[in-house]
Amino acid sequence: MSNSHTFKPVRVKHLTIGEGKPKICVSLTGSTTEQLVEEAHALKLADIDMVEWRVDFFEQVEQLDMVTHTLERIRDILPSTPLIFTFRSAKEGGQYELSSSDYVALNQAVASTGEVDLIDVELFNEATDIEQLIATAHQHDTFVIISNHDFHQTPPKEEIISRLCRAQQLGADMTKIAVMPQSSSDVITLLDATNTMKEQHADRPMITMSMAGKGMISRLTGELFGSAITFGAIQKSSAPGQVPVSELRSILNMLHANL
Ligand SMILES: O=C1C[C@@](O)(C(=O)O)C[C@@H](O)[C@@H]1O
Repeated sequence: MSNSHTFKPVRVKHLTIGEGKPKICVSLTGSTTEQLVEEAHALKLADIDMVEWRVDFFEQVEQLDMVTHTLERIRDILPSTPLIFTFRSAKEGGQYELSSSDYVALNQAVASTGEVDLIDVELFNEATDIEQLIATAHQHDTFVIISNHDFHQTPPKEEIISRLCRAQQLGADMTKIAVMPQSSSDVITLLDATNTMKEQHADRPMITMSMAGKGMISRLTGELFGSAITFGAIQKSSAPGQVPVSELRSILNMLHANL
């Protein structure tokens, strides 16, 4: 693949992802419907662009009817906010583990409601499962982010690029990788891989981040290096190193004004 491919931003409701400033996303991490409803009300007032429901925090995640019911409640509160549905598996830094058949069933059920704008599907699943989820999502005008997370280390640049390219080949509408730095060079590795993706391979938006305090800078520089969404924190963060939303917007604006 080369950068001769036309880059296609993703239009989600009023947002164009992959163009201009990175979009600010905050995660809902409640464990009960009531907590999620409360969090959704709080997010309604926040200066953010998107919301992610991290359903692996939800204690009734194995009851599909409760998941779809809670989704409707969230949607009633946030009718026009672009919404990502994410089950983050424990092996990739999430709170819970599902069998692969339950993981597929959960995502199929939610994609079929047409109530979310994007679903997050982890790259390290069977290709056939991923393809099936993409087909269902697309039938319901839902986009798919194919993601990968390494909470222990930062793989070499070539490996980061190869995972992002694989996600594109599998048919993601957007790709994502989050890695853990052990040194400042690891942060540069993530940024360098992102920049090379942008210049040579990416034909659709990607989301990349180096986590924890050392990697925080990578959550601010997406417009320069090529990451389209930045996950910020309001009260509780959903991963280490997320920048408080109160400061995030002004930093992104400042960097944008000087590019
Ligand atoms: O994949 C990501 C990125 C993330 O892990 C982060 O580092 O900000 C936070 C998660 O909630 C989200 O699903």
